[in-house]
Amino acid sequence: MQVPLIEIRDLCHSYQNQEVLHHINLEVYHGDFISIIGPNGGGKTTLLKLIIGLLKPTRGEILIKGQPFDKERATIGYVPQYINHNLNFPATALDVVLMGCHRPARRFKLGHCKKDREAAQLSLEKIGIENCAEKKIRDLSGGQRQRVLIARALVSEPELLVLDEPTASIDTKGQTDFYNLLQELNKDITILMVSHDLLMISSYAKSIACLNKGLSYHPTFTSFNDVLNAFYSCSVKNSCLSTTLSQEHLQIHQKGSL
Ligand SMILES: Nc1ncnc2c1ncn2[C@@H]1O[C@H](COP(=O)(O)OP(=O)(O)OP(=O)(O)O)[C@@H](O)[C@H]1O
Repeated sequence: MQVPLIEIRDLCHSYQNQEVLHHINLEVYHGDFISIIGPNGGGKTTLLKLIIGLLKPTRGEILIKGQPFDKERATIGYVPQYINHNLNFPATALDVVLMGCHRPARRFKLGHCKKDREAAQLSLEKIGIENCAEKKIRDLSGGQRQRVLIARALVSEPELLVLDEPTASIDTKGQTDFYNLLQELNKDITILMVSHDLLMISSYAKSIACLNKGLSYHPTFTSFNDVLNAFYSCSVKNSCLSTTLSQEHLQIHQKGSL
């Protein structure tokens, strides 16, 4: 039987006695492309932070390949939610990608070795923006900057890529390119992604986890209608629907034209 890459067992999490995640169970297998959706404040970022080890659960556990978190480490690449980068910081795209190189032996040494530089260059090539390597981050478009963050996450050759609303700052065309890129990466890497874009999710993700303090998992769907039906039968449907679907999408769905 295949051991899950990540297994979340009966996980609860509270901030200052305020519970934000309630008895969460989820198994993530190699090759999965799971999209987590839910309302603002539903606990999505908190769940990702628990998975990458930035937070410790108040209750329950997270197993990595069947082992407790502190015994086993899956390499995880993390692309955080869009934040207003300090664009005055004089870093190039290559500098940013190099920040993702983890070599414990070099932890206290300044600068990066040739191997790191080659890995960073390769990571930029994989994402298709090697021509931006020497450009300052401030001179890149929103989509290119987002790709740089993915290249940074990929440079440590992760088994799991965790992304928190990665397309929030990208236009529609850029988003399609971005999701195509994720689909290509998913041939080798497991993906767990928070997104609010149901249409894109229905085209690219393989399964959906609906999170609003509690989690409802929908392992398969074949169309946008299936995605909607999953939400109609989901215990957190109301809040999910109100944040992820525009009125226009709902009208289209009700007319049955999708
Ligand atoms: N460090 C913290 N201390 C106290 N409360 C926090 C902290 N971080 C998050 N919270 C609270 O936990 C709840 C869940 O927050 P979280 O950021 O995980 O939600 P989210 O689903 O990612 O939201 P969004 O879609 O708006 O990004 C919110 O009510 C938030 O205010």
